[in-house]
Amino acid sequence: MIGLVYKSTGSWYTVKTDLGATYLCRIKGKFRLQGIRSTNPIAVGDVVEFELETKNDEETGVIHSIHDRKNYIVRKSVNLSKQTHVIAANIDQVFLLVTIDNPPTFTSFIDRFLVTTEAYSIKTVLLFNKIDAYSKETLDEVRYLAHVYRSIGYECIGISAETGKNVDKVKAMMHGKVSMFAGHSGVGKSTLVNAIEPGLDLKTKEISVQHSQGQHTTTFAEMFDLSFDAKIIDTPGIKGFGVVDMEKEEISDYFPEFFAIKQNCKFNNCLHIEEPKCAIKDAVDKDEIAYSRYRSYVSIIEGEDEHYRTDNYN
Ligand SMILES: Nc1nc2c(ncn2[C@@H]2O[C@H](COP(=O)(O)OP(=O)(O)OP(=O)(O)O)[C@@H](O)[C@H]2O)c(=O)[nH]1
Ligand SMILES: [Zn+2]
Repeated sequence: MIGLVYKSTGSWYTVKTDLGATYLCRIKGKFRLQGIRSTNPIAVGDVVEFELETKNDEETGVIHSIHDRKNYIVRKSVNLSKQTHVIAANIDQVFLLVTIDNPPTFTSFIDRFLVTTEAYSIKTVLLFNKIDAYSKETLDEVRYLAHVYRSIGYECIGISAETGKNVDKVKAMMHGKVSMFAGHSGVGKSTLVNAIEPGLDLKTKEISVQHSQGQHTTTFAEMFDLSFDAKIIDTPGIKGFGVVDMEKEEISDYFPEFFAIKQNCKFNNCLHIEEPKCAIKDAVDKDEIAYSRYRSYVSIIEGEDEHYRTDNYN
């Protein structure tokens, strides 16, 4: 049988088949996942093959294989083993909620987030929320940012989770897909999910990972079926997308608008910082690349804003 993993609680997995039957499954014996050093071989969103077995009148499943993932997101283990924990797999899209104020979302945060989702190969849509509450000047800022990110290729929608403005557009984009929602605390994730599917109570509330010593909180991602053929993966207590380990040389690969331009740099190993005849710096001077994007790029290269890695990903 083939099914989709909806929930994982350590040793047991909730797996649902195409026909909608749900089984509790476990993993048979030693189960290795090629190429991934992770503490958990199977995660929410995985497609698995399993066989049923009956013990004491109870029917459970035994997972014997896992289908290739199109993508997955990880979290570094808290311990020092450097092992990663796969939070979820096969995510079709992530909606990043952005607010201009209350709370502010800085472009440095947006850009770091996008670098991560680019590295993970996950499509990202920017939702500018709370447009009902903005002044004319703030709306201009939304328009400017939407213009910047659209010109790179990211879809942008101005929404109001509170009044319902453009929530239908978000729903239409979710149809037939597995989606996640991300953004700073207070941007309106719960309000939006509630507007999309009233009654679905996600635990999107942020729980600090830096819990006090000895205290052991374990939280698990979970997938939910919505009423209109859409799925949401909820990751309670996980600050979403930790930054992937990257070499300096590869960071520009995750700035899509740099791609065609950087071919014209004098040095093919140009980092676009101090090098002469750098096509990227020229493009910034000519406003062909947004200065805010270049500034984010430089700060990632220079390893600044380290706190974004731990504090601001949620
Ligand atoms: N004016 C306005 N307020 C909104 C909108 N969406 C959310 N809010 C308000 O913003 C506050 C935070 O919303 P939440 O939905 O709790 O935000 P969250 O992202 O889920 O926050 P965490 O659970 O802390 O991660 C609440 O007071 C909401 O009523 C909106 O579109 N317009
Ligand atoms: Zn260059």
